[in-house]
Amino acid sequence: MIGGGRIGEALVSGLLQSGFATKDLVVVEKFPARTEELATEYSIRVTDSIADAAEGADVLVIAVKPGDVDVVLADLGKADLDSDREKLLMSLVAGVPTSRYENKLPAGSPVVRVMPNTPMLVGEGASVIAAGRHVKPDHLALAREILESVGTVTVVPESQIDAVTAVSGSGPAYFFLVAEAMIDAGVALGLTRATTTELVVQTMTGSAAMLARSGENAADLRAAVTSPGGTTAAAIRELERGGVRTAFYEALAAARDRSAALGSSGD
Ligand SMILES: NC(=O)C1=CN([C@@H]2O[C@H](COP(=O)(O)OP(=O)(O)OC[C@H]3O[C@@H](n4cnc5c(N)ncnc54)[C@H](OP(=O)(O)O)[C@@H]3O)[C@@H](O)[C@H]2O)C=CC1
Ligand SMILES: O=C(O)[C@@H]1CCC=N1
Repeated sequence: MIGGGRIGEALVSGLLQSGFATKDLVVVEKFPARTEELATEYSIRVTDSIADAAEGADVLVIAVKPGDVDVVLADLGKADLDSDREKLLMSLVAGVPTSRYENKLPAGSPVVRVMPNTPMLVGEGASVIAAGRHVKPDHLALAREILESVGTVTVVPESQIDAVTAVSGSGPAYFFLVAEAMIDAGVALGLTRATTTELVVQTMTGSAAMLARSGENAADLRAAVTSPGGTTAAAIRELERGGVRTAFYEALAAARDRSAALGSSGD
């Protein structure tokens, strides 16, 4: 795992919780305080040397920010790696296309682009994978096996990954924002923060479970809560007046465009 930040830690933590052995994971992290933190928390080997971690690895997971990818690729290029041992590279980096890795790695290197999300920290991630040019079914199966230990896995063509990033990659932030706003609104109505937080969390959990398990779509489930002339209709009218639906169209388009821009500039 190259990059022990938030998403790198989420995958490491999820993998260990799902039964991966600590000896099978090595993290490369360049920030010393973070190195110490990860090694203590997870009892895994954390090093600042890409060459050290990559030697002997079957899978390299890149979890650095888009702007750091070229440095990582340069370090991998300099490392004297065992060329007989094929390594699958899995990139969790937003925006950066598989071709960017393929152009810098030895010819024929298999690269899988992944868009994960942070709920994998609790085994409920939604990961989407797209195959690079040299990926064979066995490589895709290995990427799937690793990611399925921390949630669901969906395969798409790489042309859809920017849109997927807008939906599920950034998606948890939208739900946390809604939760935050509902909690503040409940407090404004006079409820304690503890009570309103408990109610919001359980309402989100219960609603997501209904959506996942009832077989009904979101529009029908919403209609079932909306009694004629009732409280929900009054609330929905205000949300529509606030432009919430349009805001989501615009927000997801902005995220999709930003993902594409990160791929070309990395900044
Ligand atoms: N957070 C999320 O929900 C999601 C993130 N992603 C993607 O995951 C990637 C990481 O994001 P996130 O975890 O949030 O970012 P963070 O900044 O939390 O983590 C990146 C980590 O990588 C370290 N790093 C940078 N360069 C190197 C290097 N050369 N060698 C080793 N470690 C290095 C950074 O150290 P330092 O801080 O010292 O630079 C930092 O600790 C991004 O590309 C993002 O697009 C994808 C889906 C969801
Ligand atoms: O905000 C970002 O750029 C990353 C990618 C998806 C979620 N977090």
